[in-house]
Amino acid sequence: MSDVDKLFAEPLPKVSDFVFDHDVARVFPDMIKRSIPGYPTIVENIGVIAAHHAQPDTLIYDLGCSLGAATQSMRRHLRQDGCHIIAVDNAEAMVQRCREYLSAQDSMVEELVPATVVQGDILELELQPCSVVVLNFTLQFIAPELRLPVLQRIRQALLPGGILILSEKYRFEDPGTQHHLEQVHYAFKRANGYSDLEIAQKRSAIENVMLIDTQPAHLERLQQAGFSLAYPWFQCLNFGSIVAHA
Ligand SMILES: Nc1ncnc2c1ncn2[C@@H]1O[C@H](C[S@+](CC[C@H]([NH3+])C(=O)[O-])CC(=O)[O-])[C@@H](O)[C@H]1O
Ligand SMILES: O=C(O)C(=O)Cc1ccccc1
Repeated sequence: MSDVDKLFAEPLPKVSDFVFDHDVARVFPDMIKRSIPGYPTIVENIGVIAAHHAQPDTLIYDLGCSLGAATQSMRRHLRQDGCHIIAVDNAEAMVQRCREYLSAQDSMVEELVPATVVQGDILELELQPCSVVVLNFTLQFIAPELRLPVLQRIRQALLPGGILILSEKYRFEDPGTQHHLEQVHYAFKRANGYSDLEIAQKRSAIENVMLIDTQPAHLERLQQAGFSLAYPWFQCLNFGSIVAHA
């Protein structure tokens, strides 16, 4: 169902800004696993953390779901009655394939929590009351000035006891830390079979569309948005994940 990522393998006359189109959707599982250190651990534990905090008869949102990896993980772990997952992405190519992946999961496992895939922009989406929200590497694609309003809307929609799971690529204020973790991230990519050319071209493609924050900036913004508690639960190199409580 998915292919090996060779999107940046040949020299490109001009590297365009990264978009979530059909070419990306086709290679996405391979691309994300070979690009984000700790991704499989994060995805699996999103299921564990969501299952720990989900409340019976409530909604759960997976915002910027791509192919629904976090949704599938939550469906493997959730045992509460009456939960319903709404997985949202604005990229048509992702939404189409996400529906296929979730149908395949339905045909293999009985009595999974229902999941609905919606094509929509999380900047415009009206969030209903919910107990868990997942932003797994999605906020980094939202314009920086719109990040606080998005978090405020999520905070407003969360029920008492509700949580947000926020995973992001981090930047580091300290130049030495930034340099070393970035270089080791490239070494991780090389170890996963990407060439220096692929690494360089992918870097150009994402530099204008993925503006990353420091972990302290995320924790500060979550507090500003009204979350009562926020703590990192995982970090691997320059990628990490935070749980924030309503
Ligand atoms: N405004 C927006 N509204 C809706 N979706 C958006 C928006 N902006 C970007 N997206 C979507 O956010 C996703 C980010 S990928 C998430 C991985 C997934 N969570 C995973 O658990 O595998 C992360 C990555 O590629 O690094 C893409 O599918 C975009 O279309
Ligand atoms: O590839 C990278 O360097 C990243 O930062 C992660 C990523 C993964 C998939 C799409 C865009 C960015």
